[in-house]
Amino acid sequence: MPHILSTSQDDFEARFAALLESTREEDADVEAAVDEILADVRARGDAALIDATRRHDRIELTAATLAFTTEEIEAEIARVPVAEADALRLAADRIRAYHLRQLPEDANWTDEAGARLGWRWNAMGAVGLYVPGGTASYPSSVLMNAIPAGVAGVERMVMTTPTPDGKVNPLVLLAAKLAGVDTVYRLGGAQAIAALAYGTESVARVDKITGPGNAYVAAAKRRVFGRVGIDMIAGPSEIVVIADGSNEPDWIALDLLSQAEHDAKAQAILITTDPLFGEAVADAVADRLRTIERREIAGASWRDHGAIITVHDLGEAAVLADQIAPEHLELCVDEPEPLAANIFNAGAMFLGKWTPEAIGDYVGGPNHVLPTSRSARFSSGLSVLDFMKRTTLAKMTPGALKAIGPAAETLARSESLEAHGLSVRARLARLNEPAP
Ligand SMILES: NC(=O)c1ccc[n+]([C@@H]2O[C@H](COP(=O)([O-])OP(=O)(O)OC[C@H]3O[C@@H](n4cnc5c(N)ncnc54)[C@H](O)[C@@H]3O)[C@@H](O)[C@H]2O)c1
Ligand SMILES: N[C@H](CO)Cc1c[nH]c[nH+]1
Ligand SMILES: [Zn+2]
Repeated sequence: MPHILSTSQDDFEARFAALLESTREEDADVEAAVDEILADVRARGDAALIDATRRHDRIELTAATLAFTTEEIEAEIARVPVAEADALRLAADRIRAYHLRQLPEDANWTDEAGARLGWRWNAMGAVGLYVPGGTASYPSSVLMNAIPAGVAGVERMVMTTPTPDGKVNPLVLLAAKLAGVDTVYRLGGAQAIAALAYGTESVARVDKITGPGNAYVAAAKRRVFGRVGIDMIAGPSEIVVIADGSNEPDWIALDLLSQAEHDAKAQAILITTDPLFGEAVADAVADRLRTIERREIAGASWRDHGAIITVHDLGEAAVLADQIAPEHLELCVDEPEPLAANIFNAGAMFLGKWTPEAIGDYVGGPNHVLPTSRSARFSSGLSVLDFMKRTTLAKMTPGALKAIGPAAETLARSESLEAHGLSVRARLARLNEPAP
């Protein structure tokens, strides 16, 4: 049974808080395992990668087979069915078109003091793209990582994905080729993140790691942040659906299960104004859980982290959605726009009953690498900007230095930083010397 809540219950606040905690809690076992793997890769490099991959992905690698060769990639790509390649190209085109609009502009201007000011955007030198692959494979996540990196102009793009039991989905490798990835490593989990962050004999370290993954991947990214950049915490998937009673229970059930089937730690929540509709969705989920292929994973997710919350009105639903700050938010109501305008914490919104979240996972255009664990309160989905940095620019003329330099000297004195003030004073003194 999922959590069944109603805002009419006296103990609603406590039960709602417990629901939020059910996925937010940092798992001590995961943290300990990740710490051990990170330390081992740092100390032993390739040997630790090979050992961890044997343990977790059940394959025997060597330093020479950590990365796919070009011949291996081409041989796998030749096996991709035409319909899959066509669908992937359509997705890639739509994702590229969306992300091209995110390219930022440089700026420069001269202000009233005569100072020339501005900023310039630069692409990152080397990025590591994590593509999950433990219990499902994610060609779509290759595109969602690599296309924005390519649009940004990143110089070196490497990708890492686990190949459990030595198997890879050929579409993953086709997506990597289409999106311009330079190297693909057969590495997953915390060991892949460690290799990208610290570097080993065979894996060169990168400047930033992006991409989604399970709890081990998310914990490892959190740990290496600072040594390298990371995009965000993009862990086990989440969905909140706000639906009134005029929806098809089975459609909403499938939308909830579409995210529950990613991971037993995924979270799917229905918020509805109609208690009878909530019951119908619960029945529809139970029905579908009897037949869908990933029923074990989806069933565990729905049982442990799923919820149906009944509210008095859509205003109340909006407040709860903001508190949950979900990765995905579907608004299955007749007029989704005014409701959307009142919700501020969500990685991605899907407006109206004709927009299942799965469209956003594959072909909508917006990025599907999105913040989880309530981090949509302070972070956003992956974008071109995640692969760029901004450098500010300032150029003084003698006139500009005369106009604003004295204030800098005053502030330097106030901060007791004499050399700062003198560096300005020395130049101003030269400007005040009589011409020879
Ligand atoms: N938030 C997002 O944007 C987003 C997007 C796509 C997918 N996802 C999430 O990505 C995840 C994919 O998970 P997955 O497991 O299929 O693939 P994964 O690649 O994330 O994880 C597989 C790796 O986990 C490691 N691992 C598994 N059990 C371990 C253990 N006991 N100890 C140490 N390491 C262990 C192994 O190294 C394995 O290679 C799901 O949680 C899904 O919801 C999130
Ligand atoms: N829903 C996932 C993000 O949480 C992305 C994805 C990829 N493939 C299917 N779904
Ligand atoms: Zn999905």
